Amino acid sequence: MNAIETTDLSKLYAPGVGLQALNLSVAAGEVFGFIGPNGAGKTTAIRTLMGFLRPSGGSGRILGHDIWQERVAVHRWVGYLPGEVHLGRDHTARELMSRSCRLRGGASNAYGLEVARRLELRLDARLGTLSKGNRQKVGLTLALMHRPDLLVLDEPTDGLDPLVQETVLGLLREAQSEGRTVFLSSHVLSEIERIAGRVGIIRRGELIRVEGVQTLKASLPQQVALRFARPPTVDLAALDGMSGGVADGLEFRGQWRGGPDPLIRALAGESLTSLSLTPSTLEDAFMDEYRSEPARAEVPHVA
Ligand SMILES: Nc1ncnc2c1ncn2[C@@H]1O[C@H](COP(=O)(O)OP(=O)(O)OP(=O)(O)O)[C@@H](O)[C@H]1O
Repeated sequence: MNAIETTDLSKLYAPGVGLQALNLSVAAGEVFGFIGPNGAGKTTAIRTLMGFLRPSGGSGRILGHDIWQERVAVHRWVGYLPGEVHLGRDHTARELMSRSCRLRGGASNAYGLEVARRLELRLDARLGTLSKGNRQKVGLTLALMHRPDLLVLDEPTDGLDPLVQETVLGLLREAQSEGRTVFLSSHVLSEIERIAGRVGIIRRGELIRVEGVQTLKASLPQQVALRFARPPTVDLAALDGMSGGVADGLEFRGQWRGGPDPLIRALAGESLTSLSLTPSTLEDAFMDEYRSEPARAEVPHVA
């Protein structure tokens, strides 16, 4: 059974605005990254999957439960972090954690306390006094504390400092090593690249590409930078495999597609003093997908 399965799942706020016919399967045990620019539909997709928004069409199942008809079961079994964590101002994290354990019939709080310790969360501070980053830590602790089979996290490291971001990635890696599934959205692509096995790219409400992170990266050109002692005799920009080549005095930069062998051969007779080939990052892949993205009309928000 897949952890997440959707068939033509849509949530439209207006024609062409929202989530359109999402067909997605996320296998149990995967870390799946959901990436897209502001307004692409990531939060809409996540809130629809979690049964907080009624689908306009299609269907979805999470851990075998229908996302709308059985949303109470979905909420019970999924660790969910919303994009914006809203918590009662007068409560403390410790109180919310105890309440969550009671609602689960006296479930243990031991792992929750460990997560809170690792995130350096102040358990007894009133939530209204906490910074955005610290409220995010509370949301993460509540999502992770019961070791759910599926974690659905909307921008989990948003507002966290780099050290805490590392801790969060570590916690998510551990969840995966225990066989749990992680579905997360992020703008921080370098982060998705480090933990996700596959990514889905969403643009204007449509899932336009689903790919293994390594495959996606391998399909991209590498950045090539060369320096010569004397001007090269070969026309580097014209090489088969080179694009965007720019020569600047004794330096040359461009993008190289394919294995390095033909490039090395072409340079054999030249006075090369340095060569670097840098693999593309997911950021590059993402920019590639969006480069020709036209601006999208905004529609007024409705409740
Ligand atoms: N309640 C709403 N009423 C009308 N339109 C909405 C509503 N919520 C979102 N939208 C629109 O739906 C589209 C998708 O928005 P959504 O918030 O899902 O994108 P996102 O990818 O999560 O963006 P971000 O990265 O900025 O959080 C946007 O055009 C947005 O303006």
